Amino acid sequence: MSKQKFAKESVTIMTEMVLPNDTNTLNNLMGGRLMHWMDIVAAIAAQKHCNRIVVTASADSISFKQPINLGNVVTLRSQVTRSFNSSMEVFIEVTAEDIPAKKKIMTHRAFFTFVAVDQNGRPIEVPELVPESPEEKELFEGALRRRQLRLVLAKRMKPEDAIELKSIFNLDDK
Ligand SMILES: CCCCCCCCCCCCCCCC(=O)SCCNC(=O)CCNC(=O)[C@H](O)C(C)(C)COP(=O)(O)OP(=O)(O)OC[C@H]1O[C@@H](n2cnc3c(N)ncnc32)[C@H](O)[C@@H]1OP(=O)(O)O
Repeated sequence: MSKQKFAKESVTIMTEMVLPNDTNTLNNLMGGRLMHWMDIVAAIAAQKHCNRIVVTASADSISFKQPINLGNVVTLRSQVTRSFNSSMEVFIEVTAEDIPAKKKIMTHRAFFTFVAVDQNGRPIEVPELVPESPEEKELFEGALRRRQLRLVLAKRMKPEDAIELKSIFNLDDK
């Protein structure tokens, strides 16, 4: 890879307020709207890392444990966890805040993968990512296993080639 960049250089924070047009008939934030915001905040982090056009390649499982209510302030924080050849894994954390009630809860966490492309949509190399803090190092370490899992599920990698993934299940060939 041509260049190195620190993980913290990609940190992106986006704040939204849940308005009536964002909600379902129960006055809760619609999942699709949240996923749209997550895609944008994660794409900006990926762009900060590689200074290139990026496309969303995949979004890992997102579960909706708690509803986010009309009037809540939603903060989305994203950061690139690791880069590979042309792809970057981005971690997104979502918190919802009821400011008058002084209540703030973490509602969602997810990993998205973006690929840097040239003007013709062809994948291009991205800078290496350097983690510094203990949290960044932990995310960096886990990224290889998560990548192998998503590539196996997308039928882009043979399960037997997912060496790091197999090792956590003690499935190494004897
Ligand atoms: C400077 C600051 C400015 C800030 C201010 C700008 C603000 C800016 C805001 C923009 C906010 C909106 C941004 C939304 C972005 C979209 O929503 S884009 C629209 C949705 N996405 C698409 O249309 C993508 C469609 N797919 C594709 O074009 C191609 O499949 C891809 C992703 C380019 C991959 O192409 P390919 O020919 O399969 O290439 P291949 O060489 O096999 O694989 C390339 C890489 O993709 C990875 N990959 C492929 N499939 C997958 C998969 N399913 N899962 C994981 N990885 C995969 C491969 O592992 C490989 O990774 P590396 O080993 O190179 O690291």
